[in-house]
Amino acid sequence: MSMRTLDDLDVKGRRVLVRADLNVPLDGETITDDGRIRASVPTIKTLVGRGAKVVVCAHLGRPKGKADPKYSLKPVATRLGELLGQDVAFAADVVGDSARESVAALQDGEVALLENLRYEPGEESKDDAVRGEFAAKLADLAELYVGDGFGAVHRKHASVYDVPKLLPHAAGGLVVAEVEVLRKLTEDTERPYVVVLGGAKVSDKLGVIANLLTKVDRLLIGGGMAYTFLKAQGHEVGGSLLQEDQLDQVRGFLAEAAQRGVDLVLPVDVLAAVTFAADAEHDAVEATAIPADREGLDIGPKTRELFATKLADAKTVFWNGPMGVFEFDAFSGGTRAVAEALIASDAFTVVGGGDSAAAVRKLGLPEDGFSHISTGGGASLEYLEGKTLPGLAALED
Ligand SMILES: Nc1ncnc2c1ncn2[C@@H]1O[C@H](COP(=O)(O)OP(=O)(O)O)[C@@H](O)[C@H]1O
Ligand SMILES: O=C(OP(=O)(O)O)[C@H](O)COP(=O)(O)O
Repeated sequence: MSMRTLDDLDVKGRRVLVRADLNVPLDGETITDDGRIRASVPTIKTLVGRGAKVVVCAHLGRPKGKADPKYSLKPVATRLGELLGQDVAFAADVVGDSARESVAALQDGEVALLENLRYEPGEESKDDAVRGEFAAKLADLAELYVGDGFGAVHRKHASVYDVPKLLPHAAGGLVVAEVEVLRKLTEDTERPYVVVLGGAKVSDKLGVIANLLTKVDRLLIGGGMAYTFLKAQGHEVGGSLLQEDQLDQVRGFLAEAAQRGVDLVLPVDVLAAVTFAADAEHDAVEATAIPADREGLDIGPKTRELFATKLADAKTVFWNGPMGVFEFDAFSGGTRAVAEALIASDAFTVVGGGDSAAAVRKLGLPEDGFSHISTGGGASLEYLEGKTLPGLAALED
């Protein structure tokens, strides 16, 4: 794979559109983890240093094609400015008057951030023509394009896939660095190779399992992913996160794992809470006996031990998705246990995903205890599947 890099672009005095992944967790307007903003800084700084007019674009959450102040990137513009040590002009729209005016006012070495790309229906449209029309408006704002939003390279979205077809382009430093590390996981993988999956984007991430079963020795499933498996085995999961329409698919994974000899490990106990709240009353119960009026918000103590045992002799580990609702202290123990097992191991360990990386930091665990912390969860998983990712393919052309 060969991608042009920043060194291949002559950016001085030119408007450069940078697609970053600034999808950070927010509590109201407060950024609770700025890891992805920090990860985006080096590329932006390089462009600033080389005298470019830098136009940053990104998404936040899933506003589904409509402006929604809850998902505004405004707080991110402020934080990005603090990290860069210079003002970041914030455009109140994506390709409208505010965006055009903010871009036109940029001097060499200055930075503007556009409002959330996903306010525009064209960004995520499945219709090539609709996406193309929006991409043309975005491309109109700049003369060059830099793809640096690794966490979104698995999305066939206008800003990721279509714009680089319209402008001279290069990969930013973050994308180059992420691909370099993840490639190590796909070539001469040392075994046992263990993947740990959790989190809440269940329907997205169930999709990668069929392919992972052909590559891994063990697959540990926790977090919100686990309940669809438990239900598929015929167990009650109460109000736990569930992907009802994928139960048949999951039964297929269970059969395939058995047939291939892949050790597919599910929770044996969970913390079952009466409601989804930080102070919810809860008990550790057998995973096969979740009361109908409870929901599973973390893996239980026996599962933490089981997962640690399954990780102890691993030589390669990829982990995406928290084991529970780590944002609530009472339900962060499972995530901590898996993180600590990775830190204790001498395997090549990669953690991927916005929330997984945020969890490591929130729990006060040493980031250098892992071989790599990736900004992308879904993106890393699809890369590990061996898939061609739209955002990387577009940068190669
Ligand atoms: N059992 C559970 N029930 C509900 N949500 C869960 C559960 N376990 C984990 N989560 C949630 O999953 C979210 C992260 O999922 P996801 O976005 O898939 O991870 P990442 O960003 O690391 O890829 C967190 O906000 C966490 O609270
Ligand atoms: O948070 C992200 O992915 P991740 O949760 O898989 O790490 C990326 O910003 C992509 O977001 P999306 O999954 O809403 O397309």
